[in-house]
Amino acid sequence: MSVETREFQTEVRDLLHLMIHSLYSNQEIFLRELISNASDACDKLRFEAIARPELLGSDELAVELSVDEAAGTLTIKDNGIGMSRQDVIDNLGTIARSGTRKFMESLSGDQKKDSQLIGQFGVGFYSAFIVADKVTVLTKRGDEEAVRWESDGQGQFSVEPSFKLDRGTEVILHLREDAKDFTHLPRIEGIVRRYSDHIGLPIRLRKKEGEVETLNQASAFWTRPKNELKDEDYQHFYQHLTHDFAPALAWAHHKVEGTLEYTSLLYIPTRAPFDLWDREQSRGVQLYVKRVFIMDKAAELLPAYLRFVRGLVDSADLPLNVSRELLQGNRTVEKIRSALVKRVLDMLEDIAEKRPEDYARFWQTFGAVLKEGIVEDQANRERVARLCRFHSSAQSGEQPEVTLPKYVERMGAEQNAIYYLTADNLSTARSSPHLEGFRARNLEVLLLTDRIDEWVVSHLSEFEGKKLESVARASKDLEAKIETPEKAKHEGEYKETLERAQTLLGARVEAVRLSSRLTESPSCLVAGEYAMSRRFEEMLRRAGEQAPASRPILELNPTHPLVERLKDLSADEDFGDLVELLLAQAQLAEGAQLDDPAAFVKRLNRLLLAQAAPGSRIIV
Ligand SMILES: Nc1ncnc2c1ncn2[C@@H]1O[C@H](COP(=O)(O)OP(=O)(O)OP(=O)(O)O)[C@@H](O)[C@H]1O
Repeated sequence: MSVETREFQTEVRDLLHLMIHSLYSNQEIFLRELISNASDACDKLRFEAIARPELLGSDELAVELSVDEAAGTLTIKDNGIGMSRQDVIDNLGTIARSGTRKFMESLSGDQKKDSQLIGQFGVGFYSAFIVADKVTVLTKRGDEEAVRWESDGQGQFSVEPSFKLDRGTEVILHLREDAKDFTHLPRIEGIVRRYSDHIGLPIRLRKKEGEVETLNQASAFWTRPKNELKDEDYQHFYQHLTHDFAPALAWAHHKVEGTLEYTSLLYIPTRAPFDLWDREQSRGVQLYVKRVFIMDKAAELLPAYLRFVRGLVDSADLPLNVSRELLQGNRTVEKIRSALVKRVLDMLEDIAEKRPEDYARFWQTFGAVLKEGIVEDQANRERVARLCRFHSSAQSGEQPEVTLPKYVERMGAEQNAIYYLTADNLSTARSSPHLEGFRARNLEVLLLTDRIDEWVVSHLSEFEGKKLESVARASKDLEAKIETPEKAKHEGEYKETLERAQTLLGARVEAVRLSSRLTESPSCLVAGEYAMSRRFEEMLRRAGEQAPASRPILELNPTHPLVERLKDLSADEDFGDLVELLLAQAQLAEGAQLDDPAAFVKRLNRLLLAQAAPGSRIIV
């Protein structure tokens, strides 16, 4: 087969354009990316050799860097898995990685930041064009014919059969004029030592006289003794592992020996990956068996609510040929997993205690994910609950700061439940009529505004022996706490009015009654004691799901002039308008949608006009 020329896929072309024209402020990252690819290729070969040991034979896997000053080239060579012709075409030109578009979309225009994004989005190979005006790849996979790929990064690349004696890949960079100093050996040495020291295979530099020097320690990072590793080393390894340029927030490195033998190195990132919200996506840590890389994102090793954790586990007990299926229900894996969960929670507790500001940032980024643990992880429910941060009626800042232990500590002797209110957002929550009675009596209410909160409270029925109670739900206990002595007096006065209103609203409400919780607003809706929460129903409805048609209780504030006015209205039409209005107001205040907004508007206008017209009765 002769030379074949192909077009780069559009997104790849855009990306290349960007590399070539704008990412020169942090040129040296290309070396890290290419060494990382070479090292991945060696890991892949080692993995294939588990089933077919003859592939590896007695080869020592390594990466070798060499320069040709006269030709102005730098070559990165590995004896890893290599690529077939189809691999080359797919991987280096025609199939854009899933991250490419997201990468292009997240560019900020700030070159430094943008270049840092490159690795994170899995577009590493193309970074070669930051320093090269032509890149040649010579590669051979197994028994297949060797392939030569070449491109100047301008829109096309060529592929042709070639000759190469041994398995693996060579990436030859024809350095641009302004990047010629990458043939300078001390420069290369410095970069490699800085970025690649923790890589588990030797990275060698071919010196002038043919001698070769190994630049790194070439032992898997996590196997090194903890006391030899500095914070900086952990951060470098984190970068290598995740391509995340922001430093990790914390890490935990453990070697476990005994009945179970494994090493774990877990990191908590500072910022969220772009697919954090996809529960199926970026989950789990890397799995190694006896230092051989087995798989990325081994979902079995961590529960979904800890999907922000990055890192690896190197087990001595699992078989080398372990597959994803085998991991499921495996006793060893289960034991490791529960130990990892404990370690992550330990880490988080430690940050929360010693670095509250960092914890606040962590919570802002990952809190809503961690909270899923209350639903998902029964065994650690209380620990996760302690790590949660909430808004509350006792706090006015934008950051949630209240913890359940703190709330319980502040509770008065007579308070026996933890009060909460769920709402779509903080401002709806803060101005909710349901809070009025609690505010007036200085009872703190947690304000829960994440979507997941409804599930959280349905799973966390109590904390430290205190029940969680919604302030938007009918409950004798709760109402007794806030009831005023005058309410009993009002009951008699309003008996007939309430009955009229009830008859008028019919099956739309469970009951109409006087409220203990209102001090300012005229009306609110509460859910029956055993009914589904109103917000949960509303969420189901918005999601297009069938919500059980439970009926709310309409509560009226007996001291509000509008409600007082009801008592005096004899004409059915006016009475009806006002009752409907009180019901609609209560719905609006909880952020719900009205069943018939146009009718509401009409009614409101009718009442406003009646008020404005000379000689008319004034309602408010
Ligand atoms: N030295 C190499 N040996 C074998 N295959 C390689 C080599 N370099 C690149 N590849 C192949 O090309 C693909 C694309 O590489 P690229 O660096 O762009 O992305 P990636 O390695 O998948 O992502 P990331 O850079 O984030 O690790 C790789 O997934 C791999 O299949």
